[in-house]
Amino acid sequence: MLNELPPDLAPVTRHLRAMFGSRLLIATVSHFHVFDILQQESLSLTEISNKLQLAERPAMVLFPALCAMDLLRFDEAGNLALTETGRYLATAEKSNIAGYVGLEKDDPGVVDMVERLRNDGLLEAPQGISFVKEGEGFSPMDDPELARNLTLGLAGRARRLSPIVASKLSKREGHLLDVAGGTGFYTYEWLLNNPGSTATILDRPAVLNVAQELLNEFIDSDRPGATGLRDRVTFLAGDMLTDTLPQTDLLLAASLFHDWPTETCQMLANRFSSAIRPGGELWVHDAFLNDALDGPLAVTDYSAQLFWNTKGRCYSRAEYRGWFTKAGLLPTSDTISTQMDYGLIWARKPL
Ligand SMILES: C[S@@+](CC[C@H](N)C(=O)[O-])C[C@H]1O[C@@H](n2cnc3c(N)ncnc32)[C@H](O)[C@@H]1O
Repeated sequence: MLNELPPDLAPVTRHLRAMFGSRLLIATVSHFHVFDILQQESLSLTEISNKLQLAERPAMVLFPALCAMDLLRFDEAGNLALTETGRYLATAEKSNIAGYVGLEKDDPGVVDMVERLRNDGLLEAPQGISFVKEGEGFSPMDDPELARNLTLGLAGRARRLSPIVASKLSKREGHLLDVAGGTGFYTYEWLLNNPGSTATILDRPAVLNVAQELLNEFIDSDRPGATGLRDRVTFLAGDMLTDTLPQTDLLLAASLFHDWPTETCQMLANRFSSAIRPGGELWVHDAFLNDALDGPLAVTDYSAQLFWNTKGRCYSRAEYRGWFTKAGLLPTSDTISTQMDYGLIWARKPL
């Protein structure tokens, strides 16, 4: 167990991700004119998405963000309506500040965000998409230099969060499968807390080269029990979307689902469920939208960042639990916070 938690660096990650939320706001006011449309009449999420010709993913990024900013709200009928503050972004309102917001409308980040919202992401991605390996196309996760940079970019976050996550995961003897495990830090910390257990880290080969180096550093760190880790960790190079997954007692999906669209998330939940032994557990460490899809702001900003960089977005706990249930798992109602606006949820495989 951790005796004392290190300071939460959420103020840093919130400012980092706010840039993407700002782009959404300016795009909405000055390019999509959402406030003018909703000033006429409140509309359901589907109706406004259809009117703007937005696909499901951009709509599920944009509208929760505008609710979190307290500019839109879901009314009693479940339709999106302007809030008291949001009224002043409609041009029909005499003292509106839509023009003031619009001074930034030609900012390259805003213009790019508008395009991505319209096209549900990049129209073409010859350089591949960060953190994503799907099919035969080029993936940065299979390029030695790009995979190293991206994996090391996540190392600081994983180093800080992994001791907290490991202290909250179940303690048990058995096997942990850390799917898309990246640096492997979540596994290393969990194994220190569970000396009778073993683990497999599944990821792309170029990522696992970096993870192996980080394990060597971890072992050399003089942490009690660290030397025994080498014999307890297996590195498994593979494709989680297509390869048969090894059977396990615990499966960890850390910052994994948020890189993928909804259909892939359901497919992954099904695959993970098949890999978990009866009585085993699926744990998800991620940042979750409110089930009402109206915030929190830190997560809607993060969702905008993920929309920009990956094939995914942030999802609500209700969305995750829906996938788990369809995959034959029993979701628990636990919601456990870690740091930097992340948390844990988990589900059990029936005996
Ligand atoms: C956002 S990172 C998360 C890494 C780690 N779980 C963490 O929280 O630090 C996503 C990981 O998914 C891996 N990944 C992407 N597509 C994959 C695939 N098809 N099969 C296996 N791993 C994949 C990437 O290589 C990357 O390491």
